[in-house]
Amino acid sequence: MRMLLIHSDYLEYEVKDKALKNPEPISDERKKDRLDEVLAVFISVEKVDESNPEEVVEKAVAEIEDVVKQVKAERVFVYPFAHLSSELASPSVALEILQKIEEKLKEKGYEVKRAPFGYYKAFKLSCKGHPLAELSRTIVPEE
Ligand SMILES: Nc1ncnc2c1ncn2[C@@H]1O[C@H](COS(=O)(=O)NC(=O)[C@@H](N)CO)[C@@H](O)[C@H]1O
Repeated sequence: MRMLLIHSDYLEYEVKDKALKNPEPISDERKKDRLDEVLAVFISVEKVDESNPEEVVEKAVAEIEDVVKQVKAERVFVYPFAHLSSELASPSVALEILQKIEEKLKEKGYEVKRAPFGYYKAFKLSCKGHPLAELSRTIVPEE
């Protein structure tokens, strides 16, 4: 799994077209959304993650929580992003992993949103620009 973490004044998106034949079904309110004072986490789920999704979810949540605490972010935006890797996991596994990451972060008490999966989306992001505002993480399951 590859993650790009951007501490932002805001992230907003608007769904455009389907990028997959069967994208995630979404309600009208999820067609456009925004969070302010947010840690935006762009995630590419990779083929290698399919061998142990549970472990990858756990490691991703731990990394995200670590950065949230370091930058003192108030909320998290989980954003499916297929452009951080050339070895993508299947859409079904990727969606499941992203949903689990969202779920676990909520269980820990964070305010979390997840951008819709399988759509082309317009988005606006305002990076804060401090030294820890742009970070990346690579997560792999143990052999
Ligand atoms: N492994 C993945 N990790 C994260 N997001 C993914 C993944 N696979 C698919 N997606 C989601 O599905 C959308 C389309 O995925 S894509 O790989 O970019 N494109 C396609 O699969 C098709 N357009 C054929 O190329 C992405 O924008 C993202 O929302």
